[in-house]
Amino acid sequence: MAAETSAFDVVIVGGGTAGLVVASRLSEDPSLQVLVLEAGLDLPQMPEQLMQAVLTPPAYSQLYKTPVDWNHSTVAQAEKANLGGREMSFPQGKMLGGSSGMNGLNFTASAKTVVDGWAELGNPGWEWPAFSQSLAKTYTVAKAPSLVTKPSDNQGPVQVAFADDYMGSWPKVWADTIESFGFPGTQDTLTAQAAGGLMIPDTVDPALGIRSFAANAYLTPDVRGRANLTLRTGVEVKKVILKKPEGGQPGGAAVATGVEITDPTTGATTTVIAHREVIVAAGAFGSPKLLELSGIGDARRLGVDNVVVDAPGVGENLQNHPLVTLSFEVTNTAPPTKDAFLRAALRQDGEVLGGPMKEYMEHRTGPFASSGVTSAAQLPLPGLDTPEGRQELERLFRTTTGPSPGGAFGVAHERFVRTILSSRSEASGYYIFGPAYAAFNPDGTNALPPMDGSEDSYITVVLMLAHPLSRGSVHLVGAAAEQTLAIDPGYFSHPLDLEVMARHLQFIEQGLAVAEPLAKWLKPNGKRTVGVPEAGAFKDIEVAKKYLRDKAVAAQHVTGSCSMLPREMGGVVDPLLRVYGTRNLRVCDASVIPLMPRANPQATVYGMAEHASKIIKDSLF
Ligand SMILES: Cc1cc2nc3c(=O)[nH]c(=O)nc-3n(C[C@H](O)[C@H](O)[C@H](O)COP(=O)(O)OP(=O)(O)OC[C@H]3O[C@@H](n4cnc5c(N)ncnc54)[C@H](O)[C@@H]3O)c2cc1C
Repeated sequence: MAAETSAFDVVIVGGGTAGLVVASRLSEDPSLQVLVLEAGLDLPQMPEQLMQAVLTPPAYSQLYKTPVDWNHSTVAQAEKANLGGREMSFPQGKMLGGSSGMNGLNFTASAKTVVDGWAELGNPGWEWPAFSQSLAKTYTVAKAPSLVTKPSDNQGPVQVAFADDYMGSWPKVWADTIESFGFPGTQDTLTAQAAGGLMIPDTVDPALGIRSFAANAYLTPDVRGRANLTLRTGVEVKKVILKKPEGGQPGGAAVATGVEITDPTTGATTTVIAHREVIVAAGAFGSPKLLELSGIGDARRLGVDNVVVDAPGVGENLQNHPLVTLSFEVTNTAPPTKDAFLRAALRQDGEVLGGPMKEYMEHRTGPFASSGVTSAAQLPLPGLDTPEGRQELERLFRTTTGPSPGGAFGVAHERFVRTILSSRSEASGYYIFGPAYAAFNPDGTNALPPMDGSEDSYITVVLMLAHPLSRGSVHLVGAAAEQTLAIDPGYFSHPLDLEVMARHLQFIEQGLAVAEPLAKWLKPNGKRTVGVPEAGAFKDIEVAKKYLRDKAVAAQHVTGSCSMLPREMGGVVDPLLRVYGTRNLRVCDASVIPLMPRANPQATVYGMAEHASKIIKDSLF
């Protein structure tokens, strides 16, 4: 690590997924002094148990509500969202590597239509052909069964591996069941853009059997050793220091001169100078928070005395996937599931876990070596292939209107989602399949499998609404001294979302679960998710909607809160990721993504940050 000074060319706030990509790429030029300020700790600074939980692929849920988690939660999702007043817990990584160090490891490439959608909103330079080149720079396929994909030519830092049991019994059952509906069953998620079944790899380095994430993939020992890169951890940035436009003239641009931090050892407030740029990469919650603390936000919210740049879009347009699960008990002759392993893990049963742990330590294989998720599907609105289905969709379009006023972005967003919903080759539902029980508590935390002494086995389908129209917000609230973050994802605030997701939920029960070969392994009148209505009840769409209101929780896929959009559409940053109204302040993380990725977003965030690095380099040199 380089010697620390208090003046740098570029100061990056947030050493997370995107922040470390940018730090690594910008510091390739030795003439540029780059500083990363990260609130959390680096791996070697963590207690051993946390470090192991970061690195061991399926152990990430042990990180929730620990010092490496910001441990956010939403405001009660009541009136707008119809989620029965529930508050939901929201983990976010607080460490060098950010959320890439605590996420579920699934690596799902972006959909072409979505990325092209960003460009069409008024962001030239972000079209799919250019973006996909940046995405390809982020990863290497380090292990892949030949049936799934060919090894990639690209040699990006993030190691991506398909687990050993890809072609096991249950993934095959899932693929064949999806195929029975006329879709391809086993596409490679890294190249497939069409609807159908998918094989999902993990961000795992198969040689070492550990998580590959921003802090070990982009910050290799060579990169960490660069004399022009300084990493400071345990430092929370309090604000970006902005020089107001000369004479306060309208249309003038504010200049970011540095940032204010609290010294972790002395507690004193100090300043770090940025000669050229400040890049905020503090995540979809942290970045809007920091902009508001710095005087960039809606003047009506911040107050005229505090505002430096009036930017009403800051903290708005927050998007996230609502998620629900449905588990089914399997027959006694079904292929083995992972329930026994998971129950043993909950009981800390050394006798059962000893074998898999030995296998992991000796060969880096087995259940400890991967996330456990291998199979998924992206599917269009069920029924769309029939005239009745298309008429039903037209009826839904006529009868479900979004919150008013929707604004220019609301109109464009609705047009985009309607195009997806009308297409048989695009997907509005994202399904993950797993051979084990999985459920969530009402606050979004993981629910235990039934621990009633029985050893029943299950499969689970996890459903996410791929393209929600509901948008929420994240803002600082309360008096200056005791401000807190109010996160309101606004789930189901657009009524079309509930209608679409309920139809996908119906399809799990009325379509997938009665289709072969899956159906033959499900126990007739077997147990299902605790609290789910009796089998067949989802035939009634109102029952499906009620189940979603009662049970849907949040995926951790937040985007959009500092959207890259034209300013008149509520945009916060331009296509070069510069904050409107400033000369040298950028945002670069999941918050700038204006239309959320179809599925798990980390690949898109890595790709976005690679793309941004090129843009920033081009403008600096
Ligand atoms: C529990 C969980 C599971 C997930 N599972 C998956 C998955 O399986 N697949 C997938 O594709 N995606 C998944 N995701 C989402 C994915 O990890 C994120 O979309 C992505 O990592 C976001 O990257 P980012 O750079 O925007 O933010 P982050 O990676 O969160 O980085 C932000 C960084 O900024 C730091 N920071 C914030 N404020 C300050 C401040 N004021 N001063 C200094 N530092 C600050 C934070 O500590 C953090 O390190 C998951 C996320 C979570 C939380």
